This record gives sequence, C-alpha cells and structure tokens, in this order.
Amino acid sequence: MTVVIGLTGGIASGKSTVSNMIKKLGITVVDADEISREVVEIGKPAYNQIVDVFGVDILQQDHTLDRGKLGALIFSDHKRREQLNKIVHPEVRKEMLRQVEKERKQGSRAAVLDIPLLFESKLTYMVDKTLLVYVDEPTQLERLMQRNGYTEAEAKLRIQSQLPLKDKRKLADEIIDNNGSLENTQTQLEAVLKKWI
Ligand SMILES: CC(C)(COP(=O)(O)OP(=O)(O)OC[C@H]1O[C@@H](n2cnc3c(N)ncnc32)[C@H](O)[C@@H]1O)[C@@H](O)C(=O)NCCC(=O)NCCS
Ligand SMILES: Nc1ncnc2c1ncn2[C@@H]1O[C@H](COP(=O)(O)OP(=O)(O)OP(=O)(O)O)[C@@H](O)[C@H]1O
Repeated sequence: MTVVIGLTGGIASGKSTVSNMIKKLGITVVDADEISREVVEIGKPAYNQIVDVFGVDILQQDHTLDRGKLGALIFSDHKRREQLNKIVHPEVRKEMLRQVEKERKQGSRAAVLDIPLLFESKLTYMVDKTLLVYVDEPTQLERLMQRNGYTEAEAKLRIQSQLPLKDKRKLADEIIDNNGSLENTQTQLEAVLKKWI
C-alpha cells in the first residue's frame, strides 16, 4: 500500500525546502505549483479560458501568461482569485490524481503531494496523512520579502490570501516547525516519516 502524504504550509513557509529533503530520501513528490504552471502553457485548455476571462492584457509579448500581472490582480481581489482558481484547480487536481495513481501502480511505499492550498481547497480526501510546514508570521513575511523582492504590502496580500498558518496547525496530523535551522527541520521530517512509512 502506498502512503500518500499531503505536504502543506503557507507561502514561503518552507514547503519546497522540505520537499527537496523528501526527494533526496528517494520519495516521489508531486508538486501542485509545478503542475499549475504546466496546465497554463500556451494552447492548453486552462490557458484559453484564462485569456477569455482575463483578456489579452495579462499576456506577455510572447503570448505566455504574465504571472506578475496576474498575481497582482488576483492577490488584491478575491473575486478575481476565485475566477482563476475555478479554471486552474480542476486541471491541477486531475494531473495530481494521475501521478498518484502511477505511484500506486508501481507499488511505491509512499508519495508526497505538495499542495499549498490543501486545506483551503478541501483536498484532504486525496491523502492519508497531512504534514504542515510551519513558521511564525514575522519569519514568513521576512522570508517572502527576501526571496521574491516583494514590498511588505505585496507580501502581506499574498499571506492574507491563505488560511493563517496558526489555523492550519489545528488541521494537520503532524507539524514541522521551520523557524529554526535546516538541520533541525530535517531531523523533524525524518522522525515523522519514520512514524508513517
Ligand atoms: C497567480 C499566479 C499566476 C502567480 O504566479 P507566481 O509565479 O507569482 O507564483 P507561484 O505560482 O509560484 O505561487 C507561489 C505561491 O503563491 C501561493 N498561491 C498561488 N496561487 C494562489 C491562490 N490562488 N490562492 C492563494 N495562494 C496562492 C502559493 O503559496 C504558491 O506556492 C499563480 O500563482 C497562479 O496561477 N495561481 C493560481 C493557481 C494556484 O492556486 N496555485 C497554487 C496551488 S495549485
Ligand atoms: N529553516 C530555514 N532557515 C532559513 N531560511 C529558510 C529555511 N527554510 C526555508 N528558508 C528560505 O525561506 C524561503 C521560503 O522557503 P521555500 O521556498 O521552501 O518555501 P515554500 O513554502 O515552498 O514557498 P512557496 O509556497 O511560495 O513556493 C526560501 O528563500 C528558503 O531558502
């Protein structure tokens, strides 16, 4: 039986950091952010729908999506965000399920789904266990501003578009505290995996 683990967190809480540690342990990670980029490539059904709904203004000169422009639009307007989610999320879900099925067929011991909006989008039915990468809000804000070069206002809009991490704590089966060093995070991760797999 394949144990399917839902890895989640908030923006810049450290999901990719933990997901890279998981990959190094030889476990497959299915990445919702990566898939969400693939399903909006030129000519894909979601791309065409986005252009229909948001107009050609959100395209770059080479006709690919202008992610900066679309981000500025949807993180400051929850109605626009829901419109985008409605187009992109079903496509992401379909592809994630396809990749999990592949792992099951191969008889993998475990597979990890890295889904930022696991709780918000009520996707816990897809997984057996939920693992939250947690940081406190000042650390999240600081790491996000530093990594993406956002202003404090831009970073806060993005953080506020998600369920607060302190609320996600109550929903997760296990929590990794990523406020400390990477070594400390790795130790916590290995302890959780040992328990589940
Ligand atoms: C708005 C877009 C174009 C901005 O692209 P950009 O390259 O700047 O960001 P990226 O895709 O790398 O996302 C970074 C992080 O933002 C957060 N985020 C992205 N979309 C959303 C959303 N709809 N609601 C809340 N948080 C979100 C996630 O924590 C994600 O890890 C892009 O995020 C997007 O297409 N979002 C809709 C799809 C989605 O919900 N993706 C996230 C999980 S599937
Ligand atoms: N324990 C840590 N100590 C210091 N910096 C860290 C730590 N963990 C992660 N970081 C840094 O914080 C930033 C956010 O981490 P990461 O990219 O892994 O988050 P994420 O949750 O995947 O973000 P997103 O959802 O936006 O893709 C990165 O710049 C990363 O290098």
